[in-house]
Amino acid sequence: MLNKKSVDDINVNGKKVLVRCDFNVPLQEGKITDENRLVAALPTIKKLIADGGKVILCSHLGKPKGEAKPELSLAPVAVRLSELLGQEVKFAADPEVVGPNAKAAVEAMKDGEVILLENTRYRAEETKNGEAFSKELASLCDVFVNDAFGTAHRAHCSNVGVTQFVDTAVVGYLMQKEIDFLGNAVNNPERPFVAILGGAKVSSKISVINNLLDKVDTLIIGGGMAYTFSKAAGGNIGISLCEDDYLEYALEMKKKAAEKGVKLLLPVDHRIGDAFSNDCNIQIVKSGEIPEGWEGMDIGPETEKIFSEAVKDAKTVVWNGPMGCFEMPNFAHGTAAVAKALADTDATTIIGGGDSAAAVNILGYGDKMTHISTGGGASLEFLEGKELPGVAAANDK
Ligand SMILES: Nc1ncnc2c1ncn2[C@@H]1O[C@H](COP(=O)(O)OP(=O)(O)O)[C@@H](O)[C@H]1O
Ligand SMILES: O=C(OP(=O)(O)O)[C@H](O)COP(=O)(O)O
Repeated sequence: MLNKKSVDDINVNGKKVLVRCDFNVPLQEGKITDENRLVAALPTIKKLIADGGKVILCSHLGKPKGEAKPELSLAPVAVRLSELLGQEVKFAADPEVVGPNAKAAVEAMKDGEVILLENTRYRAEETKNGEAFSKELASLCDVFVNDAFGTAHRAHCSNVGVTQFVDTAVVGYLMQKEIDFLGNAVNNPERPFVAILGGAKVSSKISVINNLLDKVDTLIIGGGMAYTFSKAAGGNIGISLCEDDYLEYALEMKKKAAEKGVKLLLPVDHRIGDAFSNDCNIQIVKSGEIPEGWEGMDIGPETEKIFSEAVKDAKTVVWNGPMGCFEMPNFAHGTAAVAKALADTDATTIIGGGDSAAAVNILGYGDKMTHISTGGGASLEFLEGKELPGVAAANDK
């Protein structure tokens, strides 16, 4: 259980509450293309409204790097949030974020009203966790709530710096839910506990592999990461992704798994292509037998069976990273098979954010998973066993 004060431990009636959310949503021509992060923020916002707080929302969007870039304004988020909430969310348009417009808008608020500040990254100090902007944000409110799990691995003004200048800094429901699911899964899992890792690079997931080997019963490695393991074992991998600097590391991880009695499952076959494109020529070959000029793009059908079988009797499954180049339909089979296997188990299934969450949703299995995290980088750092600065900064219980 997260040992931090939450919105349930405070009384915000008549108070100004600054709520840090992660509204960093994908936008295409001003339209929000995935609103999961907005929907996930609603429970905390509704609770604060119901308690009679003056609710001041803030977030970053993209990387404007200290410039007030109009295409990265949070204005479209205010519009969609109003619809989702069934109540107006006023947008405090202000290039300084906490400038005269925002201050006036906050002063005019009545209890139960909601406003959204402009993109916090319009200010260059935000990502440097600077004191001046942290103080400006704190000056707007009586109480600070951090509900931005997706940003919890960053130490910025609006989620960490601000907490130094307010008396009360608590976490919201989304933050609590994310940490409870991920924390329980990793530290107190119902067994068998299976972790599935995929994606492109071993180097980006070294600490995750190492940390999970101390905790899981089975570790499954697919995706582009698998070829470094295959080459390390003497296999031919053609022009598949490989990180030659990590061959030794791959062997060490195999050794660690054996010493710990952890079942480490790697692909036994692959779907390979003669070009990095959906329409290339495709073959299915055994692992370690990829011809020159060909590239491993997905796990093969035999591997799909083995991986699916391995999660069948699991009681907890954590999944981070696709099994292949799932963006190309011809190489989405492995990711789809694993998603289906997870959907079919009665295990607690937790999907790390980013690509895996997108894949599960695109493939239509979203509502079959126990928990899909709103954080990519944040969930990965949590799985690595790191302390998240955004969580650490909140008041202890
Ligand atoms: N066999 C593969 N070859 C090349 N890219 C792959 C392969 N398998 C998965 N990927 C790619 O990995 C990307 C996801 O990587 P991600 O989960 O962000 O992890 P990482 O941090 O390891 O790069 C996806 O875009 C997917 O297409
Ligand atoms: O979308 C985010 O990260 P994610 O893509 O790793 O989930 C967060 O909003 C953090 O954004 P940042 O990586 O620009 O600091």
